[in-house]
Amino acid sequence: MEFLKMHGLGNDFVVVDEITNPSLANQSLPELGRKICDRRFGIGADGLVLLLPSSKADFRMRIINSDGSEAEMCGNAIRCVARYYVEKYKPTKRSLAVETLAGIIKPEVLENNLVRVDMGRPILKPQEIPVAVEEEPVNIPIEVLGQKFYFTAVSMGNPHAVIFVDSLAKIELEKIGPAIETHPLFPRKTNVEFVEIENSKKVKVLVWERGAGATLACGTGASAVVVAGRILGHLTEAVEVILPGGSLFINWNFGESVYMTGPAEIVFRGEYYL
Ligand SMILES: N[C@H](CCC[C@H](N)C(=O)O)C(=O)O
Repeated sequence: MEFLKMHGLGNDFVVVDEITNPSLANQSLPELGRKICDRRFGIGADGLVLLLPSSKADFRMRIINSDGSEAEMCGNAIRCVARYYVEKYKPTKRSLAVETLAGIIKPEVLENNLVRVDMGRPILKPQEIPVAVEEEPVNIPIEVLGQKFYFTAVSMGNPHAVIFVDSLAKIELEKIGPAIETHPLFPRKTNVEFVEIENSKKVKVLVWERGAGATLACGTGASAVVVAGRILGHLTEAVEVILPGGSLFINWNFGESVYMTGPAEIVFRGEYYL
């Protein structure tokens, strides 16, 4: 199986183009995802990303986390597959429509390996996120491992629990992350973002991803952070989200789509023996 190894700010993916020759049709994707993403016995990645034919978009993207679970959307991956698609198929336009489980997402490939993505509108209704609360899911208290946090839940097609803290230095991500990811309040589990505010235009974020653990960056997570930050009145329309792997630039106005701009890099091409 031919693949490309790509990443967005160090959130790395094995990208397989199934548009012309669907070689994985009869594979179990969860099992294949776990094997390919294993950093010792496989290629090693945060996720396996497939490009597939689509009847309602330029192509379809599927994202399998390293634990084998399938996610509705992935911000860093969609930048990667958009750049790949434009360089491989040389379409007349650099703005694409990509079918995902979160709906049609629209990336635009810019110069110098940057991609700007219309991420669609955030989902804020508890039952659609989903999060098991009746009220508006803003500043909801949650206690894990003897520590109390307040989260704001936002979906970008995939669920996020955004937690603003005074200092990221005190966050024990490997302990607290999984405890919130798998908390009963989240019927489909959740991604978790811890946020330290520098100012209304700049935040620092640590991410614990559903089905992938601590990653260097999360595009849907950065988007959810700015939505939550604006709802809480902490952030302006245009925000730099500083992640361990680098910065994503997010724009959001109430009632509109979230826009995310960031890099997409190709590291190597390879052949995996199924
Ligand atoms: N682990 C995530 C999917 C990948 C999201 C992240 N890598 C991004 O860039 O948005 C989930 O299960 O919702």
